[in-house]
Amino acid sequence: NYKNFKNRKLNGPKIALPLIGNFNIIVKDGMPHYTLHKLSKVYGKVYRIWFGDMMTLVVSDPKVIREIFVKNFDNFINRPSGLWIRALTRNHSNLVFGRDDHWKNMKSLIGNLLSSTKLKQYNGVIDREVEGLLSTMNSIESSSQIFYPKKYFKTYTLNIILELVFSKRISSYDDCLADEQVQNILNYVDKVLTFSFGPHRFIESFGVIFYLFMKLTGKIPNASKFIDPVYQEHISTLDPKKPRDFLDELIISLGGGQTKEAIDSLLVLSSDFLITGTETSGSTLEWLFVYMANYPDIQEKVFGEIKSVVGSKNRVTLTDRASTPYFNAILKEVMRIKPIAVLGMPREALDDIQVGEYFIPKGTQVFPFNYGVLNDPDYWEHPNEFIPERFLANNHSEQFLPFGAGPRNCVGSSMALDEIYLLATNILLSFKLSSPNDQPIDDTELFRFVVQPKEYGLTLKKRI
Ligand code: HEM
Repeated sequence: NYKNFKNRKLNGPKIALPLIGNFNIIVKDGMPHYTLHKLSKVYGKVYRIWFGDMMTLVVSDPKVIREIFVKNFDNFINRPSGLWIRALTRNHSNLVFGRDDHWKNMKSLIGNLLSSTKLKQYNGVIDREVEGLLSTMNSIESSSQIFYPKKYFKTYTLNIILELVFSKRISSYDDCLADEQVQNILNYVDKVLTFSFGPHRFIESFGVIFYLFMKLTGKIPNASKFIDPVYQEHISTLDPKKPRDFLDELIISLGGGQTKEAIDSLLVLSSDFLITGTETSGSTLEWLFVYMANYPDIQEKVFGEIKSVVGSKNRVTLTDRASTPYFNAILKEVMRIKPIAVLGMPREALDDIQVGEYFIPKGTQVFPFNYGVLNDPDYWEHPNEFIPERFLANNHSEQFLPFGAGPRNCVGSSMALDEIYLLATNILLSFKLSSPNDQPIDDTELFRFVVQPKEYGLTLKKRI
C-alpha cells in the first residue's frame, strides 16, 4: 500500500519517522489544525501525511470532499478505529464509530429521533431551558456580577440532552455545575474529547500501551455510574405505548433492550448524546458571544433586527428564523471563522479507489479538513476578518460544510441550530453584552478536538 501511495506522487512531507510518521510535526505546537493548514500551503489542498502509522489524506478542497464523502460514500462509510475506540464504544456498538450495517441501523434510529419534525414535539424542553438561563442572567445583571458564559452554556446544552434522552434535568442555573453528577458527566465528556486526539489514536502499538495503562489505573472514561441506573429505571418503568424520551424510544426500537447487544448499544448510544450534544453547541455559543462583545456595532444592528421581528412579543421563537437573516448570517460567519470541528471527523477507505486525479489506497484515513476550507482565500475574501455580510449576499453552500457532507454528516445539526438560535437571539434581545474591562475578549483557541475559547466574562446590561 505504501508503495502504491508513494508511486502515485501525492504531495506530502518527504520524510516520515518510523512508527510516529509525521505526528511529531502535527502536534508540535498543540494546534494541529494550524500545522495542517500551513502544510496545505506547501503541498496543496489534497496531500498525504503520516499520522503515526496511519496513512492520512488531508483534504481542504470542497469539491474533492464531496467526491469522497458524497459520491463515493460507500467506500468511506466507516471511521478509522483502533483498540482505544473499540474499548470506549463496546466494539463499535454506538453511532459515532458504528460500522457498516450496524451504523446504518443506528443512523436511521437516531436520525429519526433528531429529525426536525420529531424535535418539534420536544420544543418545550429548549424553551424551558432558555427561560431558566435568562432568568438567572437577569439576577446576575441586577446584582452587577460578571456573566461567565462557559459554565452556563455547558449547563444549557447538557440539560437539554439530559431531558430529551433521559427525562432528567439535574442542574439549575443558579447553582450551575455545583451538582456532583453534572460535574461527573462533564468530566467524562471532557476526558473523551481530550483523548480523541493523540498518538494512542493513530499508532496501534501506543494504543495498546495507553489502553493497558488507563485500564490498570482505572482511568478509562466511563459514564456508567450515571447511565446504568437510568437505564435500569427506564427498563422497569417502560410503557411501550407511551415512550417518555429518546431512551424509551431506543429501548422499544431495540426489541425491549434486554439482550447483551441491545444493552451495549443503548449504553454507548447514550454516551454519544452526551459527548456530541454538549460541548459542540456550547462552544459555538461561546464563540458567538466573543464576537458580539468584540463587535458592538454588529451587536446593535442584530439587536435592531431581532427587536423589530419580535414586536410586542417578549421572546424570539423558531418561527422567526426566516425573518432574522442578519442573525443567521452572523451565526454562519461565527461557524466559519471559529469552526469547532476544525479537522472534521475522519473516515477510512474500505478499498483502493481512484477519486478524480487522486488514488486513495485501502485503509487510508481521510480528514475533510474543515479549518483549511474555511480559511482559504480562494473561497473567502479576507478569511481572517469577521464579516457576517458575506453570508447575506451568498450562502456559500459549496464550501460551507460545518456539519460535514453526505449520508454520514452530523445527525444533530437541526437540534444544534435550534438550541443555538433560541438562546442566542433571546439573550441578544434581552441584554447588551460587553467586555468587562474595555479590552477585546481574548479569541485565542484551545484545541481539545473541539476548539473552544478560553473562559471569559461579560458585563450584562438589560435591554427590556
Ligand atoms: C454546532 C454544533 C455541531 C457541529 C459543528 C457538529 C459537527 C459535526 C461534524 C463535522 C460531524 C462529522 C460528520 C462526518 O463524519 O462527516 C458530526 C457528527 C456527529 N454529530 Fe455533530 N455537530 C454539532 C452538534 C451536534 C449535536 C447537538 C449532536 C447531538 C445531539 C450531534 C451529534 C453528532 C453525531 C451522533 C455524529 C456522528 C454521526 C455519524 O457518525 O453518523 N452533533 N458533527
